[in-house]
Amino acid sequence: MAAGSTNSWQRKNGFERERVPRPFVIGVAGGTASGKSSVCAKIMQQLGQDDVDHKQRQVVIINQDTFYRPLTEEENAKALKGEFNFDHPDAFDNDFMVNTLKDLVAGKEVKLPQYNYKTNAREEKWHTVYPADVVLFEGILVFYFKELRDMYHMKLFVDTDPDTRLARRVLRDTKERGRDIENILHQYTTLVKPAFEEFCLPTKKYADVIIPRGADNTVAIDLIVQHIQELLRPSANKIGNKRPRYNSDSFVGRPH
Ligand SMILES: Nc1ncnc2c1ncn2[C@@H]1O[C@H](COP(=O)(O)OP(=O)(O)O)[C@@H](O)[C@H]1O
Ligand SMILES: O=c1ccn([C@@H]2O[C@H](COP(=O)(O)O)[C@@H](O)[C@H]2O)c(=O)[nH]1
Repeated sequence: MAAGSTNSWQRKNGFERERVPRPFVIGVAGGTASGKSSVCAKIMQQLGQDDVDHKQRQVVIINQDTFYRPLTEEENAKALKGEFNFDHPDAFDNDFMVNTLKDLVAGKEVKLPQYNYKTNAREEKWHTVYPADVVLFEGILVFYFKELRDMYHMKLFVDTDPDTRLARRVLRDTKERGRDIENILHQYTTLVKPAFEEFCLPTKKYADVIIPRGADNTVAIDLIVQHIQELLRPSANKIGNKRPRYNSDSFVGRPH
């Protein structure tokens, strides 16, 4: 049998040989402060991409927070009191989010704003994200929208205990997001927690891999990194400075 082809048993059992898609898109979901960004940063670092210039990067991380829609004056006044629901699917600019991912999948560069959690708004200055071989798209509701879900080739759910997440959120939001404790706890108990239970937690069922304890789970992260490296072989065992080529012969077809 020629390399890369399938025999009748494989075809009957769903083991069609697939080409590794380019880019390989990974959705990373999980509750607030579960460690999504930290997990993505570790994956990026272990793939040796940290020191690579942005234009040459083979792995890019996109944060769903980038796609919060602009607020009206009235909504902004609520946001400042911790009374705007940033954890509801309607808080996002869905078209912008879907089109951005479609463009990245099509190998196009995209322009993205920086989100400012202190002003609850996008910054004026936008930056360019260049086409990459692996796109990590992380956020609380990245599995919620079917149109997005259908674009992922791998789905990871970062599963960290809620008490730990709240403790980390309090520390992070006071230090980095300009909030006071009263505001954080009010927002968390009235909006964040109920929305997590209604919109985020039910999407865990879509995950291919659930990562308990987030970035502390070095075993899970090592396995995921190994899998990505395997997909990107054989030009290099590890992603180095050279852009790898996908090789369909090195890809093991899967039954779904
Ligand atoms: N394993 C960990 N131990 C201690 N602090 C952590 C750990 N993982 C993440 N954090 C901290 O918790 C906060 C939230 O983590 P982050 O990765 O940004 O989560 P998410 O992207 O899910 O909101 C950050 O301040 C981060 O530094
Ligand atoms: O202006 C904003 C925008 C978002 N939030 C909160 O952020 C989290 C999502 O970010 P994580 O990094 O995943 O924690 C979400 O729970 C929103 O409540 C905000 O408070 N203000």
